[in-house]
Amino acid sequence: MKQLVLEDGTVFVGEGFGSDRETIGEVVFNTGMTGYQEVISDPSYCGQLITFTYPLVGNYGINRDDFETVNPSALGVIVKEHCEFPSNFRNEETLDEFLKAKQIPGISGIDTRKLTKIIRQHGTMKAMITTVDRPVTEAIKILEDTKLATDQVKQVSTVKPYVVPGRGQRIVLMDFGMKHGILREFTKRHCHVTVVPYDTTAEEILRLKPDGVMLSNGPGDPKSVPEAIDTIRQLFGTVPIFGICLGHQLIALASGADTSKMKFGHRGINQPVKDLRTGRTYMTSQNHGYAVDLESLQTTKMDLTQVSLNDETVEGLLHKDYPVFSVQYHPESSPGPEDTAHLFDEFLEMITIQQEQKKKEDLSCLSVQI
Ligand SMILES: NC(=O)CC[C@H](N)C(=O)O
Repeated sequence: MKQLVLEDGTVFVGEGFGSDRETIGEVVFNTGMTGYQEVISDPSYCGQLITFTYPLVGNYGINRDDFETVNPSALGVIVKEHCEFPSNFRNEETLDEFLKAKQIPGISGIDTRKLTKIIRQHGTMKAMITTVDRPVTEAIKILEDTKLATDQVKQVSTVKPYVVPGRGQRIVLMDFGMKHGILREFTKRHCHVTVVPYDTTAEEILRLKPDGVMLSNGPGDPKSVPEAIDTIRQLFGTVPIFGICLGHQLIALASGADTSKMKFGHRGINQPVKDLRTGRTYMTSQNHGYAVDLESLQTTKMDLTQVSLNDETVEGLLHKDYPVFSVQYHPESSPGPEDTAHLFDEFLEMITIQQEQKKKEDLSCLSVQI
């Protein structure tokens, strides 16, 4: 027997799978009907307990291809039913075996529809997955006394820079908890990628002579990495920049806008987003609990380019003067629709245009000298 205890005193009793260790985190829900392996291994879930609203999880097992990081940092998996006998040609191990190996607790037999309704009404909150049967008041006290970590980016970012070599454009990728999917999109396009820690300075980045800088997704509150906000501000105007999710929020903060915590966030793979420039709607993959405040953009140099059709929150930004743009959703999908993968091509085109402009400027300087 295992229990899921919420901060508001609700107790769900279920069966345990995965690790038996007790964990406390922020309970959130993901509405994707597939892609549990990518979700569980997405570093942006660091410190969170993931509720899957789709009722059967684990039915195609765990494979060697779909990881978004080597060591997942989610703190728990909450499901209605987990499949013990997966069937798929790529299957390597069961979800239970995987969670045990990675020390992540799972709880099944939960009315995830009821749990999701509670989260939607109350907002995300602290919760505990435990095998210990203690009085509810005691469990609530423990939850109240537990301060959730705020250094998640530091926990999941690479400690040292490393290179994924290629012969194409040179990209510096700031790793705030990068999903492998982002790297996959650049290697597919033959880029030479240098992945650097979250606290790398602008000077160190520019010394690498990048053609473009990519700001990755990542866990937690964007305001908890002020050093990265400073770095990004210094990079504006020096090199083309593309930000995804946490990277998008950091670009907004660096430009003087504000972010705030949403009630229960967006986590799923069919989130509709409208591009205000073309009128086109895209289905997007999302996982975020914070959002850029719309009004706060007014005094900045950022133009609103895309909005969520579910709640009209900010989904895309473009700098008025510099080649800097960002999206709140995940164009790398993994998991989810690939409708917006063209953004990686647009970033590389932005870089090429920038390079051609610079060449022209250099040539005109030269002709003036002659
Ligand atoms: N996937 C992400 O990058 C998430 C960004 C941020 N941690 C949020 O929850 O809003």
